[in-house]
Amino acid sequence: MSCNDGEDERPVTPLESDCCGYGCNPCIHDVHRDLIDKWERRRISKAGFSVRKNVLSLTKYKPFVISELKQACANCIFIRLNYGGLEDADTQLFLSPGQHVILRTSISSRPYTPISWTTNSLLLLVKIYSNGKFSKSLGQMKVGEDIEVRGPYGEFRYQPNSFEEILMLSIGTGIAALYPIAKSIVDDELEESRIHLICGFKSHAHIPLANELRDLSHYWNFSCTIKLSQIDNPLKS
Ligand SMILES: Cc1cc2nc3c(=O)[nH]c(=O)nc-3n(C[C@H](O)[C@H](O)[C@H](O)COP(=O)(O)OP(=O)(O)OC[C@H]3O[C@@H](n4cnc5c(N)ncnc54)[C@H](O)[C@@H]3O)c2cc1C
Repeated sequence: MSCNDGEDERPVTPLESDCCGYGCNPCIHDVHRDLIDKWERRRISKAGFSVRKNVLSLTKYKPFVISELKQACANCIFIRLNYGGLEDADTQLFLSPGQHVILRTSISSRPYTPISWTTNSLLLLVKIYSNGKFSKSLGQMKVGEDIEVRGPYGEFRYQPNSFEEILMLSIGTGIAALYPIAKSIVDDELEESRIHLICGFKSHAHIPLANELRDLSHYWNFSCTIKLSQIDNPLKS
């Protein structure tokens, strides 16, 4: 078993003021209750527990800085966030493919699923809604600006070689959750599972991970079908 939140001390109870009041799901108080349950169970069993220190915290927002912003397709951007706190040799960023984090700015907070990460950075694929409170404000941010991050959340854990065939279905930015899972499977030389991804987008111009999907398609165990709901207007492109 591993703990995502540092030392195995009793998880510190968040202050009332730690809740931002934006209605985050999970709220910091729900996360704390869950951590206490797990901590109590570990204390009782006192077995098989190993501690790993993560840059990310389930209960505290950590400082990150935008290091790169890039257009991903017609309505999506890539945002790379670098950890802006003090580097510690015992600490590094980790999460499981498909897990999400919560981003917070002065505007609000929202969950996003990193498509890839390093030991101190996260790469996110964000759809910009022209009338969306948070995503629109993210689209207006600049390299060097601060964003707070907490997580990672999501109980899904892929067990290697648990299926012969895996069918993945996504629409739009739903691919953000599936891409890292598919990538982790094809990168594992011991994997014998075959993946078929069927993903839907509005048009060619709205396919955000076209190069990445092409790269995955070179692996023996990955194939992909892309469905478009509209034909691009050749006069516009
Ligand atoms: C676990 C999880 C992971 C996610 N991962 C990603 C990801 O990797 N990438 C990504 O792009 N998104 C992701 N999302 C979605 C993301 O969290 C936001 O919901 C999304 O960015 C929209 O937020 P927003 O503030 O821009 O839009 P909002 O302001 O929340 O609005 C969203 C849409 O709803 C409409 N709307 C808002 N209020 C109303 C209303 N009262 N009546 C009618 N319509 C309304 C808006 O016009 C807009 O079209 C994820 C969500 C979850 C739950």
